Amino acid sequence: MTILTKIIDHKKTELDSLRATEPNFIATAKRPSLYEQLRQTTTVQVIAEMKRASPSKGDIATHVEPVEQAKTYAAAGAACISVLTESKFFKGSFADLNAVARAVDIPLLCKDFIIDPVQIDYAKAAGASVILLIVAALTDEELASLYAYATSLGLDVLVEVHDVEELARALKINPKIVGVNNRNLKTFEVDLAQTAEVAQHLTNNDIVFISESGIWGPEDVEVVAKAGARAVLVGESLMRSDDVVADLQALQIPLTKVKVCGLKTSEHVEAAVQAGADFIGFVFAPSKRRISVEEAIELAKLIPANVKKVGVFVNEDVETIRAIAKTVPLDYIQYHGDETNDFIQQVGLPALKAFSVRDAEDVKKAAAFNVDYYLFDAPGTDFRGGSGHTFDWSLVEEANIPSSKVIVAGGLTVANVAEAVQFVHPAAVDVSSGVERDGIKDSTLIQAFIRNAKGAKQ
Ligand SMILES: O=P(O)(O)OC[C@@H](O)[C@@H](O)c1c[nH]c2ccccc12
Repeated sequence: MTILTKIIDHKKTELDSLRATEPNFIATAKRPSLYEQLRQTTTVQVIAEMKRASPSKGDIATHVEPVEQAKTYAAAGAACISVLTESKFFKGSFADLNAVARAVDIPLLCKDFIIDPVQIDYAKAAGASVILLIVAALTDEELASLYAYATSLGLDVLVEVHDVEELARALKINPKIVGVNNRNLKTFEVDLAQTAEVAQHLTNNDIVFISESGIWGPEDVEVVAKAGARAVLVGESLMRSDDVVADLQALQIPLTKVKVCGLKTSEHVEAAVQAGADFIGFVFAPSKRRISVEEAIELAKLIPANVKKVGVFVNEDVETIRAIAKTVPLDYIQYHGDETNDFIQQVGLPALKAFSVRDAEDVKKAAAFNVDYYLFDAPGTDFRGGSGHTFDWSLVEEANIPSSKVIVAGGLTVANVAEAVQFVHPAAVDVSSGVERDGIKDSTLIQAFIRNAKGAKQ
């Protein structure tokens, strides 16, 4: 008998007593949606788990106090806290869940082997906003009906699969959040490659995709982020950690950033911020996307500090650049003309330098500059005309610039941005005409572009 069967058999013996008593917990306030939170992320997010013990590892950290641990997780930036409520094999309880629910207000996952609606009632009453449904533990019919029941109560559902066959079963219920458990619940074998294997078959960008189990450090996160995971579910390594805050923060590695350029209206600025843009570009050079300093000042007020404001200039003079940067205010200057490195150093502000790429000689010009980001663009794009063409991405390599400083621009669209990310592995991608319809920015396209860029396998 596999361990999963053993756990499920034991679960069945507990259902009667759950049904016999009404759940009796202290109610807690509504939590933000995990799904929406994960869709807007700029770093890989962490679902941090309270896990005292497990059938594969035995006791992990029986002394850890759930409320203190949960508060530490939340303070370190966890997107969600997972509390194991299974008692016999994992030494958890609904009481743990409710205690944590009362202490933190972020999304909360009830981690259990759910086979019956009564468990969902308990999870909800104890304060969970997300439940786990394990495909391996359920028939198609059970999965569909438990999913429907949980969503009818307003809960998010993490649908857990281990392999491609289970994914095919999961997709039938149109899940919004899918987790790939790197641990095989039948053999306990853990293999991070499972995430990439399953990810290849996950093509719907509306699904948020999480990698679960066996994550010990940022190198592991990198492996699964490259496969497209937006979040990781981590238990044991955080439970055993001597420095939970530092270890949890180290897991939150950055995802491909997105710069949306040439925004002129509050509607589009808000759409970009909402969708998770990392940079917003204002064009101060002659262009149909040019805005006045006064307009930029107003738009800047809508942009939170974590989203960086970039001013785009072409052969402007030092004093004008400095003055505009100060009044808007701008976080970065993008030099899109024939500025020299000396000129950029003279301005002395955080900088992006754009290079129009026709051939290897063009990218090699980057070596003469010392800037924060090197933006490689197709000739004749953006305010210089909008060719809509991409350049030969294979040339970027010849620039010999660390990928953490590379931005790819030029002809990127909802349809090709994922390919650009996979090919170049840039720090960021830049888009302007690619999110316009008939020359005007389109909020739906902005959203789709950002989702595809961040969801792309690096
Ligand atoms: O402790 P780890 O290897 O970081 O794993 C955490 C979490 O993924 C794991 O506890 C888990 C994933 N799916 C489950 C289903 C039931 C019980 C436990 C789990």
